[in-house]
Amino acid sequence: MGGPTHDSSDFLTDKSAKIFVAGHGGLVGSAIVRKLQSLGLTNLVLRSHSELDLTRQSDVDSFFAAEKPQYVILAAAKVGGIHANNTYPADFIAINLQIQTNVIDSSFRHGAKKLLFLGSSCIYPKLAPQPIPENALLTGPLEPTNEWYAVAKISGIKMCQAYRIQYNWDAISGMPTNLYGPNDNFHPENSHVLPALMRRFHEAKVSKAKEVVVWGTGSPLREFLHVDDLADAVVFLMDKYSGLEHLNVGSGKEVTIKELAELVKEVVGFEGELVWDTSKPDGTPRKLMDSSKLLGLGWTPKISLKDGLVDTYKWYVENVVKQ
Ligand SMILES: NC(=O)C1=CN([C@@H]2O[C@H](COP(=O)(O)OP(=O)(O)OC[C@H]3O[C@@H](n4cnc5c(N)ncnc54)[C@H](OP(=O)(O)O)[C@@H]3O)[C@@H](O)[C@H]2O)C=CC1
Ligand SMILES: C[C@H]1O[C@H](OP(=O)(O)OP(=O)(O)OC[C@H]2O[C@@H](n3cnc4c(=O)[nH]c(N)nc43)[C@H](O)[C@@H]2O)[C@@H](O)[C@@H](O)C1=O
Repeated sequence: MGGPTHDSSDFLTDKSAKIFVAGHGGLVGSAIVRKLQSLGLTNLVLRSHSELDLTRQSDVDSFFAAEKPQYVILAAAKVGGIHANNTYPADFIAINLQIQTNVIDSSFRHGAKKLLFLGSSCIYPKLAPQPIPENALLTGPLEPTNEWYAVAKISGIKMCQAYRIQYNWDAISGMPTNLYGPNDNFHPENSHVLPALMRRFHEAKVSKAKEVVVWGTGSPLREFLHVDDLADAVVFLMDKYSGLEHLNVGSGKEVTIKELAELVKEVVGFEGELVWDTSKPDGTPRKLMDSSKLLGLGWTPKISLKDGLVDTYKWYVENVVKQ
């Protein structure tokens, strides 16, 4: 069903191939652009959100009709941390369904050779077996704080599968774990935990505050992957994988939120105390992904959490604080 499980394409050999990276200004999109350029793949089609709103179906279709990219990497989405997901459920389901439906369908209709859709580890049931294998999808209830976003992401996987089955079209899906790195969103409430804590510890260090508030109990476990490792995996998948099944992309290493907070505190150099605000949700207790299928194809993550944090803090100071 749905063609071969994997084979190789000419993605890396045809240096003139036209590639559309949707969401190129974001954390993931910008890392993918850096990676493609470093490999000599420079015929990139890029549009900012203000140039092309991907929720507008006719604008998206006109763009694809005019540009006809050969490859499409879909890294545009409505993205946020636990608070944003919990507060704006309508935006997270509607905007994501609109973007992905428009981009996937227009890519197919205007002759793209291959498309990669990015989901998230939140697609899996809240109490999935750990580490989570790909076939845990749709086996139980979702984590309530992000079920709207998760339902949109599950629809994206299913849409890629449906187009492969019906049209034999090469649409694949990668499910990244929690990501971080340069160009992350450092918003105090709406961002993910790692950039939120980096900013809070930095501001507390500068203002010589005695304590920093961290949300929840500190006990949830999370798996973090540097976005440059994810970009490497995206290129690897575009080049080497053409299967029906979505593939997990993780580091295989998990930490508690308390351990993460202590590590960020150390990297930033804040010397005060942590205070836990247990009125804030913990979210899912644990979501370590089983990435053995991708590892089995030959991909490996390279950046440790400590090195990645040092690199990200340097970027934050040079690009966010100094602006
Ligand atoms: N960050 C993470 O921890 C994880 C991310 N992912 C997935 O990776 C992908 C990228 O996420 P990430 O880079 O973190 O998110 P970002 O928010 O950093 O980037 C998303 C990009 O999409 C653009 N965008 C959003 N809405 C529209 C729109 N309507 N039209 C055009 N462009 C739009 C944004 O532009 P603008 O900012 O101008 O709106 C931005 O450039 C997503 O699919 C996400 O689900 C998966 C797992 C974890
Ligand atoms: C990638 C993934 O990201 C989201 O899921 P999440 O992993 O729960 O996201 P998070 O990074 O926001 O929180 C991780 C943990 O950290 C704790 N926590 C402590 N202090 C802060 C804090 O200051 N901010 C945030 N955001 N969290 C904090 C927080 O309470 C939670 O226990 C999905 O909605 C969805 O977007 C998705 O797919």
